[in-house]
Amino acid sequence: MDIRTFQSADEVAQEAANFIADRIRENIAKKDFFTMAISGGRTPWEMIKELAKQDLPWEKVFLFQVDERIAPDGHPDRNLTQLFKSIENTKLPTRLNIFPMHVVAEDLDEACQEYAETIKRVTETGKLDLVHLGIGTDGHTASLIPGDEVLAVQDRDVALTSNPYQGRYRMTLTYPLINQAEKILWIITGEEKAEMLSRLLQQDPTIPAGSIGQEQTTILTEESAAVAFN
Ligand SMILES: O=C1O[C@H](COP(=O)(O)O)[C@@H](O)[C@H](O)[C@H]1O
Repeated sequence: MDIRTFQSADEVAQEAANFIADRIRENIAKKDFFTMAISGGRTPWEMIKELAKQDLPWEKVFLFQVDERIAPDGHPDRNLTQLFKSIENTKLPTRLNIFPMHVVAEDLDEACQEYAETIKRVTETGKLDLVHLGIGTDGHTASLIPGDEVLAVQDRDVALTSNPYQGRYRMTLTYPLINQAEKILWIITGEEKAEMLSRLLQQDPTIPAGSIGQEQTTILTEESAAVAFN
């Protein structure tokens, strides 16, 4: 595992964008395409804005969602709505291949299965080149929520939470798919995340983030979140 600490959240976002851009160039040079999944919440959007400034062969980049709230298209609760906001007025909406989770489907179980099949088809191996993750103050990551049955899913790559979380059911990539990714990139900023960052590093099995593999992992964090291990 590689962990790097920066002075501010802006520096973390810039470094994360550079990290992803390097992986995009590397993979495109090797196999001519790149697949990644991006989390939602609060932290990814500055990183995405920085990434959008880079001159990259976006047509060869395939972007999936790590998780999504079950809510109507365009709703502010949706991670996809925030993603589109962060790339508006850039060349990405027309060039990047974006695969939204189909959370307005009538049959959501079927939508999960279809999303998993699309990931298999596009990646060719079933493994994403990069998964970006964040962590909540309760230790959740993606929509792998403390106490939810979705934590136990081992036979599906995409699943639904069994209960609403912060008012919404969620669709999420599950442990088997996340842990197979070639690279896992955590972005953890804010002093309120310090305790969970420390428990993540100890692979604390009582928080969902503690069961994410660490071998292929890079953590980018800021000083205020890193107090517990510095
Ligand atoms: O609910 C969510 O929260 C986590 C953590 O978000 P952060 O912005 O505080 O890092 C996020 O990773 C997940 O995708 C999102 O749905």
